[in-house]
Amino acid sequence: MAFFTHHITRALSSSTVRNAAIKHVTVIGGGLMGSGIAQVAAATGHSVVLVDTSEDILKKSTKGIEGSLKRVVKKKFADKPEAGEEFVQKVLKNISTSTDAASVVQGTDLVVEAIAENLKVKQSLFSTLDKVAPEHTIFASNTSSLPIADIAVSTARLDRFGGIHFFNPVPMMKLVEVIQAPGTSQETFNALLDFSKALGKHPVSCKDTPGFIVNRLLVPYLIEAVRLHERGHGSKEDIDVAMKLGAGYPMGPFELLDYVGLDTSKFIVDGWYQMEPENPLFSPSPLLNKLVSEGKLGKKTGEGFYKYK
Ligand SMILES: C[C@H](O)CC(=O)SCCNC(=O)CCNC(=O)[C@H](O)C(C)(C)COP(=O)(O)OP(=O)(O)OC[C@H]1O[C@@H](n2cnc3c(N)ncnc32)[C@H](O)[C@@H]1OP(=O)(O)O
Ligand SMILES: NC(=O)c1ccc[n+]([C@@H]2O[C@H](COP(=O)([O-])OP(=O)(O)OC[C@H]3O[C@@H](n4cnc5c(N)ncnc54)[C@H](O)[C@@H]3O)[C@@H](O)[C@H]2O)c1
Repeated sequence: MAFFTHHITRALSSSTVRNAAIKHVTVIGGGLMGSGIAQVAAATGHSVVLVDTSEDILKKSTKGIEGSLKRVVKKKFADKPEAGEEFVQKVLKNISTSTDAASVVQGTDLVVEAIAENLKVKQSLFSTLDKVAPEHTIFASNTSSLPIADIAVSTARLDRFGGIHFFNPVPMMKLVEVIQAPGTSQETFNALLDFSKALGKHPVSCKDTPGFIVNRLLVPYLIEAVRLHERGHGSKEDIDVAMKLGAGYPMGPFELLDYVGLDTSKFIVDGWYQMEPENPLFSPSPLLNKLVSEGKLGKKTGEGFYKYK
């Protein structure tokens, strides 16, 4: 009986420790994804530090989070606007901001990285943080397309490094892909699954393969739509309408590319082209490249395939 009780107590306390472990979260990158991740983590009672490179960007992130929270409460607290406003303020109080990641990771249980889709930049960030973060801190990347193992090698905590891939817009999209790289311990993987559930998301397990599940299927479709248009086989508008009305997608491929960001989309395709240059699905698109070179990055800059101003 004592043995049984001991084991039950240990099992309970280890799961309590694991759940308690992810309470303080540092989100690096306050763009489209980082803002959304910070928002849902704060809304589910986590204390969050959101990090970006300048105060101006962080101000914009906070304003975006507030706007998104207001959209959420308009539905959730439709009959009780005061309770809705109280909720917005409570969630915002759970978020602080910083421009110095190294100085804020001291007390964090989980670092979620959502900076640009560039391997060297991600490696450099994690390598710096690895030297200052506590032993128990889990590192996770929200990368869309890069192998988690390639990012993790920049640290000495391969067992406490995994992938946590959210979808845009984070407050609305229920899915999270949790990635177990070869070095990721089962404990870390479980902690990331538990954390995703604590955010109210539905996690799926993914192997560490390029694009995991969703992007490996979605990105070739998006780029094929651009190529179809480049060949003169359909206007952007007709292709978008066709995929919405004919395939039931909530957005057409050009609308979705603008929503994701054309820079991010280009980073993904270019990276895969370098890995597999013989695969025609990954070959570069002149039109996508042209828009990115002109700074037309989609909805976030006011223009991409379409204009938003
Ligand atoms: C590339 C990466 O690695 C992976 C990815 O992320 S791939 C991209 C995955 N995402 C998708 O495929 C998104 C596809 N689009 C959609 O699902 C839907 O169009 C959508 C959920 C974004 C918006 O829904 P839709 O009905 O089309 O439009 P819209 O009328 O603007 O929104 C409906 C409601 O959703 C909610 N909503 C939408 N965006 C929101 C946000 N950012 N924050 C909070 N609430 C939001 C609001 O309640 C909104 O109502 P409101 O306008 O009165 O505030
Ligand atoms: N856009 C999407 O739909 C989507 C979906 C899932 C995953 N992702 C992935 O999430 C990551 C971020 O994408 P995003 O769309 O949010 O990009 P974004 O361009 O909207 O935001 C990136 C932010 O990171 C900041 N940043 C860059 N380097 C930094 C550094 N060293 N330290 C702190 N902040 C830094 C930038 O100032 C910017 O605000 C990428 O890896 C992307 O592939 C994107």
